[in-house]
Amino acid sequence: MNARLSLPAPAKLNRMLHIVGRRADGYHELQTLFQFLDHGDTLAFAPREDGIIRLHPAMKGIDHDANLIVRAARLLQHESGTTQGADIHLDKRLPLGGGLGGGSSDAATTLLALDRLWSLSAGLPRLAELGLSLGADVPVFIYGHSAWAEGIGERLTPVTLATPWFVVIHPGEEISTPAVFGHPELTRNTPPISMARALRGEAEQGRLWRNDCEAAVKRLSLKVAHALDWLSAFGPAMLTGTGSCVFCPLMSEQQADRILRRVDSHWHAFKARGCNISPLHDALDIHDEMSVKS
Ligand SMILES: C[C@](O)(CO)[C@H](O)COP(=O)(O)OP(=O)(O)OC[C@H]1O[C@@H](n2ccc(N)nc2=O)[C@H](O)[C@@H]1O
Ligand SMILES: Nc1ncnc2c1ncn2[C@@H]1O[C@H](COP(=O)(O)OP(=O)(O)OP(=O)(O)O)[C@@H](O)[C@H]1O
Repeated sequence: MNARLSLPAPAKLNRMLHIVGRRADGYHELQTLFQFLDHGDTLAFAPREDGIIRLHPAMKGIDHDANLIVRAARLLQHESGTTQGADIHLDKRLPLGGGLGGGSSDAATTLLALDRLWSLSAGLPRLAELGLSLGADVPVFIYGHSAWAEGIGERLTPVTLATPWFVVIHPGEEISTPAVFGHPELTRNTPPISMARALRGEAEQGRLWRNDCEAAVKRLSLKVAHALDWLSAFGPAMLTGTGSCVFCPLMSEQQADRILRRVDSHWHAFKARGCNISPLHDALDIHDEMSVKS
């Protein structure tokens, strides 16, 4: 393919995640801190004159038309009325159902890339609004800044977090987000806290920053429970999103390397650096537009 624009679709971590309630439509109200990693998928885009959206290679187990990349592209076509199409190449590195937001990040990269390639200039707030209809995590990838998020993840306030190295382990299991949110033992009534308190990392039940999904996910998956136990020996290991990936912040890259050398060969693990500006925004040279969100 004659690729015209090659862009990253980074992973995210939920550095903490509280479930503070449930909306009338069944969706859970969250408070979470999002941070990006300098590790993720890569997408390449080339415009087509015939309006066709073509994604390759195909992703195993996901129909072409159901892929969030194709859905994002078609949504933008529909909303803008453009007659242009695109060839999209996906280099998939992020595990599915891993809590790293891979599908949402692919969708956000597609919206920003095609907005540029098709010369639409829709603006970040409009793209985030479109993205939200595809998934709760898409807006934070559109705005591209570490953020405190409330609601179902769409009410975002940019924040600056420390940027440690991380080891991330995928314990070889896909966790279904609906299964976690439907679990009878899920904590759904954590009292809301202020953003300032969350940023101070105030101890909650003796632990700094926790994920309310953890207990339910450990029930659903012994593999996740084992990975969490193992990684906890090296620092404050946590689950991201609804799992299945677990991560541990570290002081240095060398420390991450030492842990990676000891990781069970059955697990897929990687190291990455946390970042406050998404690698996607760095690549597109977008600066500080989060403050203009509606
Ligand atoms: C947990 C997070 O990863 C935090 O970053 C996200 O909020 C998950 O968002 P997501 O993957 O985009 O989730 P979706 O695919 O939209 O939701 C799948 C299903 O999980 C449940 N769900 C999801 C998000 C949410 N805040 N409350 C829910 O109850 C709903 O039943 C929904 O139908
Ligand atoms: N391009 C895509 N990449 C990944 N998943 C996709 C894609 N398109 C559709 N999907 C579907 O979306 C589901 C969720 O994918 P994703 O990788 O975002 O999960 P996740 O990392 O658990 O995200 P979250 O943190 O939002 O729960 C997948 O299980 C898959 O069925």
